[in-house]
Amino acid sequence: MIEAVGLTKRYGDKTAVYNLSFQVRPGAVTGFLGPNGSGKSTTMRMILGLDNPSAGRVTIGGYPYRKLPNAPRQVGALLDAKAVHGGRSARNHLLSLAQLSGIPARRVDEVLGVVGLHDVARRRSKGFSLGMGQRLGIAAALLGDPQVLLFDEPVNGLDPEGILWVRNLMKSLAAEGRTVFVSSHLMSEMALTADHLIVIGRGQLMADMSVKDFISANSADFARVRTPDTEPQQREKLSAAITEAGGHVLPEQDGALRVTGLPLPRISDIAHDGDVRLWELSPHQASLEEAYMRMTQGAVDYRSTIDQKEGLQQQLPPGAQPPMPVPGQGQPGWYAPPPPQQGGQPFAPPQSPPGQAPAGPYGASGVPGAAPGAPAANPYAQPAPQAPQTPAPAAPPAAAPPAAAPSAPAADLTKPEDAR
Ligand SMILES: Nc1ncnc2c1ncn2[C@@H]1O[C@H](COP(=O)(O)OP(=O)(O)OP(=O)(O)O)[C@@H](O)[C@H]1O
Repeated sequence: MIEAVGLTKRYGDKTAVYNLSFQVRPGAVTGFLGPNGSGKSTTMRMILGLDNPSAGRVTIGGYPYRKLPNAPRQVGALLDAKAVHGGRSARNHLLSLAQLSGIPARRVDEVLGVVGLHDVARRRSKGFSLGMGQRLGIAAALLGDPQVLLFDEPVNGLDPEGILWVRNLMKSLAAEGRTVFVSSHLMSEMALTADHLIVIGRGQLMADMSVKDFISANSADFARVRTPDTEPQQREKLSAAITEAGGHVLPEQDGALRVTGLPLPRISDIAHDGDVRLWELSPHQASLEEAYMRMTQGAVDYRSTIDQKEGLQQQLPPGAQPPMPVPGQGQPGWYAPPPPQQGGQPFAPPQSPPGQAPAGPYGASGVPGAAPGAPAANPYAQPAPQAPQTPAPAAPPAAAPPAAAPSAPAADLTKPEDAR
């Protein structure tokens, strides 16, 4: 587990991180989100002992990184994929990291296979694409078979197949009981990958909750209602009736109505009572991106003067406040379905397919959503055909086989080999 208590970092007058307290628990993927310059990299650097806190502390398994016994084998990280000696081959780069930590050479070949770089293992990394560099950085992070993994923007530069692979890798690692802390600006990806979120803005903690609770707390669900396009008077009539019943109506660009404040069955009844035909009556749940934009809009430092995120933010009706989440239960939404005994659930949440991959080499029971028939010897190398929507189940921590290396932060890899 990673634990930060009152973590603060100042660079001269600039306070990059202020009074951050959070825990990153094993058995889950924890997403680390925040606008540009909010302090994510600074926090990760302090976790890895690359920067000293100005105040507070951060520990891994109870120890500051620098006091961790055999730290490189307990913690792996990808901070900057470009921090590689470009004149070395991928294999030699990993071999040098392995040697620093007493990791056997065969582990290098294993991780090259895991990240899909075995065919280019003897090529100099300076010729690598952005995505190949990311894969090499991930290989370095995995080298020590660590229980705690930090990834700063791991999908940066990866193609869709690579993104899917990283998603499944993160979930697999967490399912094996490891602590996985990953920063990303890709909200759609985080929605699929993370179980839990820590969100910071201008160096301060803004949220520490499950993805589900985060979306619920920072958005308002709404209903989309559509009347026949050919009869605009029906739309007007329905709009007036909904408003009179206490609902809030906003026009959508395509002619539909966005309704908040009333449950779907009530909207249906109002339409029926007014003799208004409906072409559509559908629930809409906000995306993580919408919720994130809503929460962080006041904490963004760098913003285009011509793009004020119009259209990306879900507007609340005048005077309305987003509903508060129920701790541990998420948010019921503004149009709660009736209980089953009163007519069943009008809109069931999508169910994810119950795919289970074979057991992994580190003792995981299976990777939800991983490809059926994926080779058991290497669960990370095979992208799954579909994206699992449900959080990976936590597995008991696997015994950590001794192996592996610190990842990039252990050595200054930006310097030529001779200079180190
Ligand atoms: N070595 C440094 N000296 C001075 N200021 C720094 C230093 N490192 C970071 N900062 C400042 O601290 C703040 C936080 O930077 P940091 O890189 O941690 O943000 P971030 O959330 O990782 O940003 P991004 O999403 O753009 O990567 C920024 O204002 C940055 O300019």
